[in-house]
Amino acid sequence: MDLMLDHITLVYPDGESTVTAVDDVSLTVPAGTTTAVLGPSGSGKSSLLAVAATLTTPTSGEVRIGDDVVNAPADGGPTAGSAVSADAARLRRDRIGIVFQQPQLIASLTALENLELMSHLRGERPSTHRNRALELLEAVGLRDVAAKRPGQLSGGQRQRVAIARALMNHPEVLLVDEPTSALDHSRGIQIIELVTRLTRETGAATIVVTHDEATLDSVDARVHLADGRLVGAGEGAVARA
Ligand SMILES: Nc1ncnc2c1ncn2[C@@H]1O[C@H](COP(=O)(O)OP(=O)(O)OP(=O)(O)O)[C@@H](O)[C@H]1O
Repeated sequence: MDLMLDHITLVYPDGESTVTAVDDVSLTVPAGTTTAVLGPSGSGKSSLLAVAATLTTPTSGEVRIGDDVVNAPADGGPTAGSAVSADAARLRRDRIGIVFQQPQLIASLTALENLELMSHLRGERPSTHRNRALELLEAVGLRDVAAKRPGQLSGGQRQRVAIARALMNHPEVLLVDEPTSALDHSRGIQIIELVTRLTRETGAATIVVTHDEATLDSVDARVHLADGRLVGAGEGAVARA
């Protein structure tokens, strides 16, 4: 299903005044495609991603997956204000896959177990989805290191495990924050290519936040943020006024 950010504004309190981190951003990410969100430090990329991820409630506007409103202010509808609720936690687990800048793998578990843990969080036996986990490790080129722990993997390999893990629950939306910041240029390109390929294969609607435009040849669309606003529609982007 498509991901829609509809007139998202996010204002943080800042002492006596406020900071408008995201300023009336509207963006559609069609299912099966990847949109890169670019912009300088402080332009609002992480804030926009946090709203899309339902980790932060917007001050105004709403996030939809298909026709379902999944994040909106408290007066905005049945699931409104949900960023802090149990419903939001379930929604994130079931419909949204998130890859953080640091892979955040569990050090004492193998790559395979890190993926299987996602089943455990759904209340299922970790081994229930072993085939899915092995398939995903294969898809990210890491089938042969399934039994290794994160400390035995390179930074790029850890990032690939984190991407595979984010796809364990068949998310409709995949959100990836600065996946290449700890990697050299060619590994960065490989990670973005991996994300775009898996996005096409799984039909997820994907946003990748990055500083690094040089890695983005494989994405479907790119948009630029400046001071919280979208500037220019961006190549291939379905940005709306
Ligand atoms: N919790 C917060 N409280 C107050 N202001 C915040 C908060 N988080 C972010 N900001 C401000 O909101 C603006 C956007 O920040 P954000 O982190 O979203 O930008 P960014 O583009 O992701 O930056 P970077 O590339 O450095 O991670 C900045 O002015 C920042 O100082």
